[in-house]
Amino acid sequence: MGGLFVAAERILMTFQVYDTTLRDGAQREGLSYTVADKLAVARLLDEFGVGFIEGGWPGAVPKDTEFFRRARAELDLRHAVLVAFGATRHAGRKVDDDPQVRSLLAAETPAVTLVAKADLRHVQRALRTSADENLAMVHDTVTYLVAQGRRVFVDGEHFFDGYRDDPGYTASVAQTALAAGAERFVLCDTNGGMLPSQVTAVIADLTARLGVAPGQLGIHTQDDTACAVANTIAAVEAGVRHVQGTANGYGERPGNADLFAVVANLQLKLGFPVVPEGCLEQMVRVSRGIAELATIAPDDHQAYVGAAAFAHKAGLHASAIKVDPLFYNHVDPQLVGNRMRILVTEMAGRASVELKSRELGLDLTDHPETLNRVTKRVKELEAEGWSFEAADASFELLVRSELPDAAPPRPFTLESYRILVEHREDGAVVSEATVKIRVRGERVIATAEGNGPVNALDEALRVGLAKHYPELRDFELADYKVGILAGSHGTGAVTRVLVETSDHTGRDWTTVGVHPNVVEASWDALVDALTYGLDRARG
Ligand SMILES: CC(=O)SCCNC(=O)CCNC(=O)[C@H](O)C(C)(C)COP(=O)(O)OP(=O)(O)OC[C@H]1O[C@@H](n2cnc3c(N)ncnc32)[C@H](O)[C@@H]1OP(=O)(O)O
Ligand SMILES: CC(=O)C(=O)O
Repeated sequence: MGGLFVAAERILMTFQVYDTTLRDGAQREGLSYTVADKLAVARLLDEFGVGFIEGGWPGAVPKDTEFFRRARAELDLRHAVLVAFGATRHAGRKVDDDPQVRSLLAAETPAVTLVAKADLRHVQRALRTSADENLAMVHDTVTYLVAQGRRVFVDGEHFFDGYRDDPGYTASVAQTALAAGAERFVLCDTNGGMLPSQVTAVIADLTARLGVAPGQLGIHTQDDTACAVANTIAAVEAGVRHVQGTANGYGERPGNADLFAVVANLQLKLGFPVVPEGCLEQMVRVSRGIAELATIAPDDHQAYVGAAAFAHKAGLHASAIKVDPLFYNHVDPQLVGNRMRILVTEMAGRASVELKSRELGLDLTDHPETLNRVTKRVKELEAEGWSFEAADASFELLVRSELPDAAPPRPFTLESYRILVEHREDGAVVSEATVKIRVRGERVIATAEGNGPVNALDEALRVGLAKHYPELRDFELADYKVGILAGSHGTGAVTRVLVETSDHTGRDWTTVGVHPNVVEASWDALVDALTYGLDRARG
């Protein structure tokens, strides 16, 4: 059989990175793109350098039909080939009479991927047709589309399950597709139940049985055993050179193989240059851009691209990282467009404080006493409920307060504040705050209303400071989070407040306050926010 399948060496050796974010990825629960979103996702994937973008199923999903129509006019892809996805012809129907196959041609893409049943049980019980008719459906559809000038890929649905049940029949589906002219036959772990050793064994058996080169095969995995990426890598190690996956692993059920992890592993661990030069560094940007379009919060803990993928909390890690960042990072984060971060918490040691301070622009090399004091203070404060890992600005103020002559001056001192809550006759509830402060030698009393006590306090403080610090106008309270921390060791509950502030340049910073009283906790966070922001604004 071997000679039948020997395609041009060049094509077989070319590594194909095939993205199905817009088709299989869109099968994720809760995800729904507009056509404009799909076009934007395709542009991002192209910037990441994938070789193929499967845009959807024209003729089945109206939005996908529209996507391909608009893509012709609006997409100018530099790296990727656009692919339309559909099924083999319907059982008992002539291929050129099949409206679904006609829709695939009407999409006018250079390539088409066909899903074909590869498990005899599905053929007989789901398609309710015969083994031979299924092979004829594969043969006819591939031959027809190739004759129409399309590059054709065939996704063998339930390939691994089918192979384990009836290897002879499942192999014959692959054989039929390749003999009919399919560029690659893609082994799909549709139910996502395989483990890497099983993938390896099936590929070795299949290639020996058919005499095909593994380079004629592709791999498509689902993540139901949390092995989708590992299974993809196992297939590549077995010789497969076409990998399918989706951005951030979006997909049906738990999802598909995360294409970012797959590409990074192939490129950085196995040495296959699978995306063009300069593209790997786009990974974080592309991942977050697609998450934004999908309206799915990015997973901070996603391998390679997550915000926490190179974040280090343990003091011992930091002490080795100080010597060499690669002691605790498996790769240089910049290779994938990410960055290392040091988190300072109760688990910090002096090295954590030193590295974090350096990240914030403060060199503590010559200040061992400051390092000792800050490390001790952080541990004490965290034991009381403070949390600095999300509040870099408060941490920076703490470090600077321990440095000789480097603490930013507090913009004011507090004499007192007072808050009233007024429930009015019409049902409205209004808060009113009065602050008495000293600003540059002047005593100021300011009052303001707000929709809540903290808002009123913030407004009153701004009114009081406006004359001396006009730049405060540019600061906005972007986010306000309150957490109640259960008391321990006989203490009552305390409240932790995190305040995120932003300015007109888009910069933002987070501060923290902790107190049994929520207003006082908020006050501490607000004062840090204004102090930090004003200090930055004044250079
Ligand atoms: C593993 C995967 O994820 S493959 C991708 C799956 N994606 C989708 O299903 C999303 C888009 N799907 C759709 O919009 C619809 O299911 C459609 C338009 C394709 C079909 O809709 P309907 O005609 O209403 O049929 P329905 O979905 O109930 O059944 C699918 C039909 O396709 C047939 N079919 C299923 N797989 C194949 C195949 N590989 N080759 C040929 N026909 C197939 C089934 O036998 C069934 O035909 P029948 O109606 O004669 O019994
Ligand atoms: C084709 C496909 O998405 C699958 O078999 O999982």
